Amino acid sequence: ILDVFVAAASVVYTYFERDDLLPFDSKRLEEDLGENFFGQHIASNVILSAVSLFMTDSNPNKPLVLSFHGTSGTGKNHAVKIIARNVYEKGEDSKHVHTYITMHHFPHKEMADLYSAQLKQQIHESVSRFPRSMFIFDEMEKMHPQLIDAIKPFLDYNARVDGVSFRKAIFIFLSNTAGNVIAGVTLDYWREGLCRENLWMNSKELEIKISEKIFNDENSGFLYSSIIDKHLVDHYIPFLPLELKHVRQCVLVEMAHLNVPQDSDLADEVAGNMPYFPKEEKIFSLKGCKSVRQKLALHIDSQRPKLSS
Ligand SMILES: Nc1ncnc2c1ncn2[C@@H]1O[C@H](COP(=O)(O)OP(=O)(O)OP(=O)(O)O)[C@@H](O)[C@H]1O
Repeated sequence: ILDVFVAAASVVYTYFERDDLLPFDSKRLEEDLGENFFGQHIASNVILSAVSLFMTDSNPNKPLVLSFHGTSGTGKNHAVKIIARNVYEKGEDSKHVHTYITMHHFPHKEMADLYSAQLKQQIHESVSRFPRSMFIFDEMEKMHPQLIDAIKPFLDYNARVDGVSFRKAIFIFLSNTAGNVIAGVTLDYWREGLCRENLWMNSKELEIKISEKIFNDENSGFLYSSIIDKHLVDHYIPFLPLELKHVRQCVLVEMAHLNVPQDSDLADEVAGNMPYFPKEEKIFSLKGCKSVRQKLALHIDSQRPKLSS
């Protein structure tokens, strides 16, 4: 009877373990990144290999921990969506994807004790129910160090807390920390006439500059947290500032979303009307691809014949 019970429990466990998980296909992730993620060759490569290695390892020795860095609108949340839709059937709407936005979920510094306790409990419960859970922390730079430290035990090698193993979970941190450093290096590269696609983590000491900024930025919660000293983040991933040609690609995608025919001239116009920096050369989009949909909708609306009052 015990054997039957154990077998039944294992079937039920396997069912819940699989529930909502897609069979992982690195080719599909590669195509998705190639078709929908613009101007981010470094992030694309690191995400593809890190997620593929992790998802195909039946016994990882630690959870996957990624930290995305870049200025606003460069695609950090967008990349999370792409990862989620390649892991779960319901993508980011899966009940196993848990997103925390610092200023929304943890707005009061003085309540850090309570938030830490709740967060630990939520992570513990979610992973004990479903080991392949995903946790996204947005606005990481604003997160109280005490909260960052609360997550730490879950990120460690062979992490096991109260009998639950966290080795199959995915943690992704999003922040603007080092965004300006990344933009500066990309601009230097452009000014030297070098091809953007040849910029890699080891070019121009990009990786060193990013880590120095993350480790020393007084405004970053990371500075005061021991996640860094313990090397628990697997990859710090730079998101480069986007150029006009990438914004143009975003406009074309939004045309499809809004069900309007693809119009190359309109794409040029909308992309060209976004603000760019630096002031003299105007190379990189100040807001990345953020608010492209709204700008496009405005353009379309302004072309419609107006009702006379
Ligand atoms: N590299 C990109 N490739 C394709 N689309 C992009 C890219 N970057 C941004 N977008 C589009 O712009 C929208 C806004 O970008 P997203 O929210 O991912 O930026 P973010 O880097 O997370 O910004 P923030 O730091 O302000 O949160 C996305 O939903 C997506 O439609």
